[in-house]
Amino acid sequence: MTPKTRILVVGGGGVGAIVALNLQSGCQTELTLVLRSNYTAVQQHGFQVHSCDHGKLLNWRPWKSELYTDVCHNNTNTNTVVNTIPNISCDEDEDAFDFVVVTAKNIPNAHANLASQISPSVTPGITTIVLIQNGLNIEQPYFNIFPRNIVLSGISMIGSEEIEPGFIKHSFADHLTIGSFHNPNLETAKEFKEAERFVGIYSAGGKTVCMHDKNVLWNRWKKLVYNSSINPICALTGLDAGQIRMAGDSISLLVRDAMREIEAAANASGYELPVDIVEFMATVDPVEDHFAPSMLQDGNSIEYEYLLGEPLREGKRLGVAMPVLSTLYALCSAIQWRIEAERESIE
Ligand SMILES: NC(=O)C1=CN([C@@H]2O[C@H](COP(=O)(O)OP(=O)(O)OC[C@H]3O[C@@H](n4cnc5c(N)ncnc54)[C@H](OP(=O)(O)O)[C@@H]3O)[C@@H](O)[C@H]2O)C=CC1
Ligand SMILES: CC(C)(CO)C(=O)C(=O)O
Repeated sequence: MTPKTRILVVGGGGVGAIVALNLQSGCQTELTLVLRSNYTAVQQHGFQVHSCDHGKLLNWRPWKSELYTDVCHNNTNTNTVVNTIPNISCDEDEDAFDFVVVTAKNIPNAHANLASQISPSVTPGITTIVLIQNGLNIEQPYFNIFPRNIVLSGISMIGSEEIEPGFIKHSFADHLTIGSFHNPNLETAKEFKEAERFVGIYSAGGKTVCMHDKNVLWNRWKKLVYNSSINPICALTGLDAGQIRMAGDSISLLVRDAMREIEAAANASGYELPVDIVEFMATVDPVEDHFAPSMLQDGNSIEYEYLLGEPLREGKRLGVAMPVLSTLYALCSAIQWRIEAERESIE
């Protein structure tokens, strides 16, 4: 039998739980899932999942589930769930993880640096790191710490939310594009091959669409047209993406002005986006879906630095005027400050 690919998934919230489930459906992986705040709930009751791709699952325990064994011939469950990042300190290559997949939110203030947190699980030059996260320049801390490891980009369209610890509501079909963040120390061909390898593993269950993305930065800028505008505006107003469309002309104008600033910053960076991108993104969510973008779901801290701060800094550096995004950024920083102050006074 072909040995299974060893994959560590860090963070089992809205995205990570569905990533883990999807990897299990493909039968090719020995999965280790790192949980944090939902660890105890999942240990006790498993995950409850309502997923448009995988159906309704009650008490799904990744480490002992029989799920998909009918399609996984001769498959024995080798999955584990842990609450700390495993330490692969020995030099034995056979203990190395093939992939470490990061599906945690990118909140530098609250979580220090995710790149350094995963380092005990990363074998230099061997483990490929896959960042299934929104935002711009997310690869930079990984390039600094792991100069010889391939770092892949995962752009997810999924609409998945952890509505209470261990309860995952997944509303839109999982669509993932995987490509490489080019590391100048490594050969592009090797990076492409690794992206294709991950696409193959992720697609194996046939439950989802996963494709090789050969133009990672263009696709990231394109998605930022939504993530830098709708995400913070929903988080700041408490309105969902449908309500934002119904809340009057001034908010519709604000959304489009913010989107145009990102379009201009993308352009200045050399990434020309489709001509109708602003109107497309401003109307992509049907009003009646009342979709909550991921930043509206953020409770403990908001993920605004990489979704808004980095594209804003990039645009300004290139001389693009970004008054709307600067204002949204300032308001997000104030919210983050308030959240942290409240947390400190409680702790
Ligand atoms: N949700 C969505 O529909 C989409 C999300 N995205 C992006 O995907 C990424 C993940 O988002 P999402 O799944 O919604 O986030 P969630 O907050 O739902 O899940 C993240 C999980 O990661 C855990 N975590 C954070 N840091 C660590 C750590 N150091 N070790 C172990 N676990 C950790 C969190 O634990 P704890 O609860 O303790 O903080 C939480 O359970 C983000 O970058 C987001 O922008 C992209 C497209 C769609
Ligand atoms: C664009 C969207 C809604 C895709 O699921 C997203 O990225 C988010 O919720 O942050």
